[in-house]
Amino acid sequence: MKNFTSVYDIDNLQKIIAKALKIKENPLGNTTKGKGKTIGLVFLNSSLRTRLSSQTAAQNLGLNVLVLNAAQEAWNMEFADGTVMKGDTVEHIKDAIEVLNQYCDIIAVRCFAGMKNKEDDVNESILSQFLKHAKVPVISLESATRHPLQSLADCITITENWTENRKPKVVLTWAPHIKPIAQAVGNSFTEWMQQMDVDFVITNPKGYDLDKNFTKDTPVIHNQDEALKNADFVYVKNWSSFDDYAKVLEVEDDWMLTNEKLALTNQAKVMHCLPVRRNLELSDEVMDGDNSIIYQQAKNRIFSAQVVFSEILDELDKPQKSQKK
Ligand SMILES: NCCC[C@H](NC(=O)CCC(=O)O)C(=O)O
Ligand SMILES: NC(=O)OP(=O)(O)O
Repeated sequence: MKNFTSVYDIDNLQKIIAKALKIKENPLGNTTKGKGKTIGLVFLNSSLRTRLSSQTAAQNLGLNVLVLNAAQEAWNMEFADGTVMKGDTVEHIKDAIEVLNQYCDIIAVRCFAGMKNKEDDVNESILSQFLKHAKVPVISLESATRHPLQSLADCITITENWTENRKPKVVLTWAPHIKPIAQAVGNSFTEWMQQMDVDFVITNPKGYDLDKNFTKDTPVIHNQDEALKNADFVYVKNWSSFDDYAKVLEVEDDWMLTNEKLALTNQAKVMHCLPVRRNLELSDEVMDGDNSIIYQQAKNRIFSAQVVFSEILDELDKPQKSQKK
């Protein structure tokens, strides 16, 4: 694995999930693997889980960890090419990445969608600069259109919670929110579910269909009750409109997941990537109820990160020209 920015960087998903579950049995089984190497975790946006699970995973492997909470701690970054930097921005992203190349053997970055310019977001205007200028492997900690470490943790969690000898029905359901939220988690979960041995459907109100480039042939049902019938897993997530980009549209029905709605399912396990707005996206009774596997899902973020870092370290150990300048 040279970089990790989507499911397409993985050769064999089932094998990666199995490896992650092995790591979970013994997270400190290889504490020297990353010895002498440095990972830089660069956050251009807020984080709790990704920040802490990535640091834990890296430390479990003996990696030296540098964390840069860029929005709070670094210079104000310029992202556009050719700008005459006479305004507020102090350092160009290109220069920042070139400097990170000098300190890091792996660069991991969080760069959310700006939610202002659809084209910039769809084209991953920030992640693409990292992929272009980094001379070391790049890992996405959530980009404009995807959240692959989250999705891998989701796959691990579904695998752990499924023992029946049939495909589970997995439903991704849209949930209400008060502000424009990116489609990254929904897109990414969709892409990974398409690679899993599950019956996968998406339900969202009209006007909230995700980008067709991600949903492809996955059924999209606009009636939530119908979609929830016989579900074994329900993944709750808000996103803003993709077609009417970054708009929060008016929705008539109540889409919040409650116990009443959960009763339509096959005793479904409930998932959410967190952070969650309680009693808006899902009710307290669901969040705190027996069907929630949300904290287990959050725990699995450590093992999704650790298996990915481990695969990247294997790649770095292969005989090759030094990756560092
Ligand atoms: N990293 C996990 C989710 C991050 C982000 N949530 C948020 O921005 C929530 C913000 C709020 O609730 O105000 C998202 O959904 O893409
Ligand atoms: N689920 C997730 O990525 O959480 P954070 O945004 O807190 O990292």
